[in-house]
Amino acid sequence: MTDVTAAITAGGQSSRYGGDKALAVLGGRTLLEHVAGSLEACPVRVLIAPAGKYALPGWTTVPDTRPGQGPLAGLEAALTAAPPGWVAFAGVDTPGLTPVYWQALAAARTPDALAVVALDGEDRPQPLAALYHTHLLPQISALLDAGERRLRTAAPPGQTVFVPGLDAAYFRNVNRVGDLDA
Ligand SMILES: Nc1nc2c(ncn2[C@@H]2O[C@H](COP(=O)(O)OP(=O)(O)OP(=O)(O)O)[C@@H](O)[C@H]2O)c(=O)[nH]1
Ligand SMILES: [Mg+2]
Repeated sequence: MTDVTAAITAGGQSSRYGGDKALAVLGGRTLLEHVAGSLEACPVRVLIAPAGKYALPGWTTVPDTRPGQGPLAGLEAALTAAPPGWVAFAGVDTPGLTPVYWQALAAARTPDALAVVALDGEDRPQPLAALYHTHLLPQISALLDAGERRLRTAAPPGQTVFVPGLDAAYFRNVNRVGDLDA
């Protein structure tokens, strides 16, 4: 993972959670710290968030290029801030991610790929815990300019490697308070 830049997108409103879910505590650590811990091996680590909102040692906070426009815009900010190459892109609300998860995605890269996306147990792509190449930046900006906001459009079908078979625990997603107990 030393050739991958870590990026956590943390510019959401947590409206379903009803409080900042990045700071929700699970097993003694915040959800943000859980995700950050999975990416500690990455030499460059960026947190897409408003300046001063979070203190995460070792991470550089970068503001959104298009505040409030969702995680696809967060990915644009991440790819803009990252050095050329691969970016491990995650939200704040997937505390089951681990270094092994990211290593599995990194190992699946091919020379022609621009994205690596895991499939969950029901074969659904998981674009919020995926690898994206900085070469995608122009097309992602074009999508946003055209009004697109769905993160799943970021991975181009012909240049995306899909990774099946990963443990369902990696995909645990916290959107509501009750999801913490699951
Ligand atoms: N940088 C950035 N990240 C975002 C933005 N909107 C959502 N996210 C992040 O995307 C991830 C998943 O988003 P959601 O689960 O929809 O989070 P949310 O929008 O905060 O929550 P809801 O308001 O309940 O939908 C979380 O890490 C959010 O912080 C945004 O506008 N900018
Ligand atoms: Mg949302």
